[in-house]
Amino acid sequence: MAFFTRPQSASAAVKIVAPSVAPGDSIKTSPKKDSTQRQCRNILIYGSCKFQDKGCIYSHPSRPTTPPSGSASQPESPSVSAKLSQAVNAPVFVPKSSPIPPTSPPLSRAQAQTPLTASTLSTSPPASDYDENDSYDPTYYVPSDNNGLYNIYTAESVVPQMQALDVDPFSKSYYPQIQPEYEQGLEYYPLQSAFIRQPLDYHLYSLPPPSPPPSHFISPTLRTDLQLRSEIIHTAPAPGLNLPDELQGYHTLVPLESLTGERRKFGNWYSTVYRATGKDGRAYVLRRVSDFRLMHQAAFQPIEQWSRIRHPNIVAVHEAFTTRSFGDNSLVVAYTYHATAQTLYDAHIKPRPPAFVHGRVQPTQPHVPERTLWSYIVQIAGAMKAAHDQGLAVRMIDVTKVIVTGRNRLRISSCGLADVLTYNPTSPSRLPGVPIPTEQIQEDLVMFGKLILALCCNNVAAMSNFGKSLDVVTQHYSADLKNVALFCLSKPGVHKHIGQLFDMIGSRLLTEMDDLQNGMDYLEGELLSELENARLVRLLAKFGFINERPEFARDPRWSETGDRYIIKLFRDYVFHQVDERGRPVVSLSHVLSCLNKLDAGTDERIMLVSRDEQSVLVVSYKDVKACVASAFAELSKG
Ligand SMILES: Nc1ncnc2c1ncn2[C@@H]1O[C@H](COP(=O)(O)OP(=O)(O)OP(=O)(O)O)[C@@H](O)[C@H]1O
Repeated sequence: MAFFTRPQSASAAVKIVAPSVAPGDSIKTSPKKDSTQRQCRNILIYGSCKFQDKGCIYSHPSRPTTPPSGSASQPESPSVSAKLSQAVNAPVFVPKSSPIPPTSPPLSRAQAQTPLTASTLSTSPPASDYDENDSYDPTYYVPSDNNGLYNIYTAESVVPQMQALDVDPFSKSYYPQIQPEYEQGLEYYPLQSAFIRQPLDYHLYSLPPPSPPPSHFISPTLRTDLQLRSEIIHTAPAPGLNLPDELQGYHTLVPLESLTGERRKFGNWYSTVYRATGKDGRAYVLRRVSDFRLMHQAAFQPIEQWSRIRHPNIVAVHEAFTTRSFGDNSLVVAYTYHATAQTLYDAHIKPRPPAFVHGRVQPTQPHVPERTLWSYIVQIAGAMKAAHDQGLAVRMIDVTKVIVTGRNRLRISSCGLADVLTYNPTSPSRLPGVPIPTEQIQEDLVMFGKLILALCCNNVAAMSNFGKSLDVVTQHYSADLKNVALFCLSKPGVHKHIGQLFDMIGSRLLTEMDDLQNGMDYLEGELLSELENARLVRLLAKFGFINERPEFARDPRWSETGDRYIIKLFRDYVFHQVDERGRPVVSLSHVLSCLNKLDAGTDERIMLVSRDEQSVLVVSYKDVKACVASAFAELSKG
């Protein structure tokens, strides 16, 4: 089989060209003929080939001078004229389940066909196997009734069948409000010509809503970002790292930072971050503090408190434990892993090699846009408020400990770790709801102020030259932003708390909310279009159910006949095409395009060719869809 272009004829009639050669005919037994001997397909379909004298390489037998006569079902000879006469008299193909009656050809012409009786059908066993040379038998489409026309379902037969099609639990139990509407609809429309809406409403194709305005939180490369994330989760550890195979159920450790070179201290300790796979198969971050000896089990109490906090701007804390698996006394705290995360330092401050843009040297790190900074401020302030309300100080508001986990999405990482490391058994234990000491609130606010300043100046040491840093802020950012930084860094006071900051940034919160909602609308739209993927999987599953069922192999009512034959040829059309050199065409876009059209049931027609190339069917996607629906309904009826 090869690619064939869609017939250009404007006629809506769908014709079947019946095989006109007797078994054993040389044409039939040599499907792979030399192209010069092979009859031009245009002759078969249209009766003529407009390229006959313009280089068409196929054979063009001379036309008969007189119109062919005699019964089309009894070809005089395997000649072209007989084939043409058959094509003229070919009945209109109407899928069994199609509710639309054929309008052509006229009855008299159809009657010229020799109608086959049911007994005739049963005496011509279909090919039990789907072999290379199996031929299409048009008689299977011709029932004993209906004057030789194809047996379309009458109104009486369609209704019960359509109702029986209702194999989906969703249609009734999940959408009780839709079902009466559907049934009511049947009363209004005359069935013989009406479009019958299938009760399986999940077949409906709905376009996603129009795109909302671009959101500050939605990456323009969302799809590739997500793919990258899922890929990164599965990266394998480099060999020779000499890491423990397993600790506390976590395995497959991969360091997330360099284990050599200059390392910053985490207080008095060195910390290392690993990605690991947990017992539940999910990825986690293990932050290990080397050479730490836990003196009091009660030091883990803040971890328990932190593990109860679920906030969109705080990396979730799972558990903490000590281990000797690294060959020392290590403290390990497990957090949720956010693939492709990077610290604020890496994203905005880390020096980069100078870049030339339009012949000019660009600053190594451009200033963070004010909109982005406000968003960061709102998010970090939200996380701080959540922690403070739970009686916990964050103590980790630092550009190296706040990570960017998505487009402008921040999360404070390493929460709880400082509490364990600096645990003091003499200090009063903190319980949820119990206010935290004022000095810790002030500490958090000052850390926050330093972080804002560092981001404004792209410099971690911005505080060391406070005056100059303030000038940079004044130069590049609004007075409101500067006031927020100053509020955080100003003299601590008993009544100074993070809630006051929200009073200062009121209108910025609204911008943030609008952006979040736009982002949600966008994601819902994306989700809706992803739902449509399931339609194609459902279609593929139906093909799998229908095609070449071994238990029906010898059943003339089922196997390779009728609607199923169309489906089989369609399957070949979608998946088994070959190019001019006979090589398989593996084109996913062809498959997707065909399946989408099939699911939508478009009027576009395609030409299906049997494997022996002796039969050609011109059908619309709508017809094939009806065939699939009826064959599947028959199957699911049991
Ligand atoms: N929860 C997390 N999910 C994914 N990656 C994380 C997570 N927490 C931290 N990381 C990543 O681990 C790496 C190391 O984190 P770390 O906090 O040690 O930063 P750092 O810049 O190396 O700081 P330090 O020098 O203090 O160790 C960073 O690239 C960070 O993005």
